[in-house]
Amino acid sequence: MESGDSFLSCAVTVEWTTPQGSIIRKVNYKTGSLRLIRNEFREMYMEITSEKQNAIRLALKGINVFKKFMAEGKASIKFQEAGCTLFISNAPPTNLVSFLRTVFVKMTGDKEQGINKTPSKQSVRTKLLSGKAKAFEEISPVTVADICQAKSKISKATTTTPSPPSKKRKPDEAIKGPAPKKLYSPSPLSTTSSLNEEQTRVLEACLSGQNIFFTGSAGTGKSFLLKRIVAALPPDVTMATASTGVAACHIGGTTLHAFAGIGDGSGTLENLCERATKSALVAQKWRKCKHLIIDEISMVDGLYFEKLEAVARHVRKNNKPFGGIQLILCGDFLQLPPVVDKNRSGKKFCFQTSCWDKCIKLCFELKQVHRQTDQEFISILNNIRIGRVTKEISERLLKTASQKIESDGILATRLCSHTNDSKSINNSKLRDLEGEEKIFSAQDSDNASTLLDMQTIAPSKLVLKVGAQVMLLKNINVNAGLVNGARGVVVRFDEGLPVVRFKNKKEYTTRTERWYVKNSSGSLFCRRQIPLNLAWAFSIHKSQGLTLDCVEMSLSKIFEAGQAYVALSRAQSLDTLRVLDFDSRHVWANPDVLEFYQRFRRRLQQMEIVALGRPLSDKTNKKIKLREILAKQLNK
Ligand SMILES: Nc1ncnc2c1ncn2[C@@H]1O[C@H](COP(=O)(O)OP(=O)(O)OP(=O)(O)O)[C@@H](O)[C@H]1O
Ligand SMILES: [Mg+2]
Repeated sequence: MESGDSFLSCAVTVEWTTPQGSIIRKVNYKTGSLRLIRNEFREMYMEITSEKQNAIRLALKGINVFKKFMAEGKASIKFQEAGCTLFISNAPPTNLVSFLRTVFVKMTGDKEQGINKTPSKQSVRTKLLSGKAKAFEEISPVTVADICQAKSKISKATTTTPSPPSKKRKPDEAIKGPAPKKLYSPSPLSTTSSLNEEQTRVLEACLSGQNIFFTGSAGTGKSFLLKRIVAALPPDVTMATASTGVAACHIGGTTLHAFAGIGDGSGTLENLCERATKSALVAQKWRKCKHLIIDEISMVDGLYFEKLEAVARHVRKNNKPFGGIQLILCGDFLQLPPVVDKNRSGKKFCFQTSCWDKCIKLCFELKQVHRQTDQEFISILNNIRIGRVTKEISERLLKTASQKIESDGILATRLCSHTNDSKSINNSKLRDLEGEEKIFSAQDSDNASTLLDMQTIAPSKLVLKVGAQVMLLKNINVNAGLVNGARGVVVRFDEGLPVVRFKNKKEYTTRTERWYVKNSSGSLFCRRQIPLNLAWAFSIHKSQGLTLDCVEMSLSKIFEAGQAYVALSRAQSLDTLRVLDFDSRHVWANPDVLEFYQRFRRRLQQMEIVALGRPLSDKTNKKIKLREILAKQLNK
């Protein structure tokens, strides 16, 4: 799959209609590509091609672009002059955004063509007499000069001919006039600029089609990167999943169990294969899937993973690992492990299965921590992660027990090792508050409440009072600090809606937000709810993957390897953390995982030495390095 700013791989349907809207002709390109080209007179065209069908060229004049569903890889372009509409689907969202941006910038800035301009009679005559040979060439990449030119045209257009308020432009009508500045704004999909070097390297490797596992300590941006990877792949054939509902919600995907359609994986492999093939919906999903993404892989049961691999081969009738699906796995095995029966022996983790080495061809480790900036805290966390607690670390964490981290009536969130403890703390604290209760019930798509309960972080029923400690469940305004995990307190109700004052002193009147979830057959369901949850307490299990503002914890009831590390690493700094009873006995790492990471590191080092003879941090040779590593891996 190849895509650039003036080239897009996607599915395309072109429909020609009468002015009344009846369809005259329709052409489908299941795996087509769009290319922006110019003819010998420098007029722009969009060319639609596929291996099997003839190319269609449409002049880029007077077009309307509908781009509301760009994030899902869909858009449509109406060519008024040609009387047809082009429906784009299954386009990698990032590429779709840059492709439409190129169309916009080139059309807006074009000296000769401009937007909505039809060629004058004079120019048609000149063309006929010009004697130039018919020729098409690819459009040049967008340059800074192009963008400046387009911007100046927009500002001229908006200052000289302000549109009357009555004729308000619909938000979707993009390229008709001078309004769609949105394409310039840094959309989370439109740029990879905020990925750092190591993250970019992983993204590039994912786009090369290899099976990849990338890891890194808490807060190194694994989930952040995963969202970018999802956006860079064609949506119809990409399944974004995670081992838990909260983690799946974080990357806008579904749980691995919901995708796989083999229940909890119990039963014989034969039964599971039969189950997956018998259900047409499940089988179709497996066959359609080309890229399977799994976040929080550390919590996927190894046995279940092994069964999935075999089911994939069986359903897809393909003997390659995972039936030829590209695997992109991510997580930190030193965080929470899978929940499995205590008496079961062996293959608890995915890396302990025989199919792990068979499937995973490339590994990466992200090193730069983004969640915390304080080097002392980062170093403490790195030690805790591997179960190492020095006297200094103990003393430093014990010192946090007495510090005041509350401010402006916002209390610290207590992280509990057991879910029931967190529930009862929240209920009793709410009961203790005086004042009227307000109940917010979620509005769910029909018959989807159970699924939505499992897969969204928004509660089905939220009870609030003035003074309730709350946590924001969605990124509302990243620049204003209104992000997922931000802590606040309900200060009043305004027309029935809770007004929350956050830790950064910003007040925000919440409104109903939407959470979307796909079921096992790919249908979309929606929960509408206020983006808040009670936050006096939270379970460590549910906090995995989150960044929290102001947290306290008692670690005495810790029962899992990595649990203390997950709890501690949610905090952003030592100043916003209170550990009530730190004891080094509560901190330990699973020895199998430690051994896995030792092997993993050795393998990474070998890859570096074999491929380059020097470490990977040299910026200039980034791409060459990747190619060399890929070549080595492929030749293995
Ligand atoms: N390249 C980046 N630039 C700026 N911020 C980043 C970058 N990568 C990640 N972040 C931010 O760092 C924080 C932690 O990122 P993220 O949750 O993706 O980490 P993670 O590795 O998935 O952690 P965990 O293991 O706890 O799930 C988030 O607030 C995220 O927005
Ligand atoms: Mg994460």
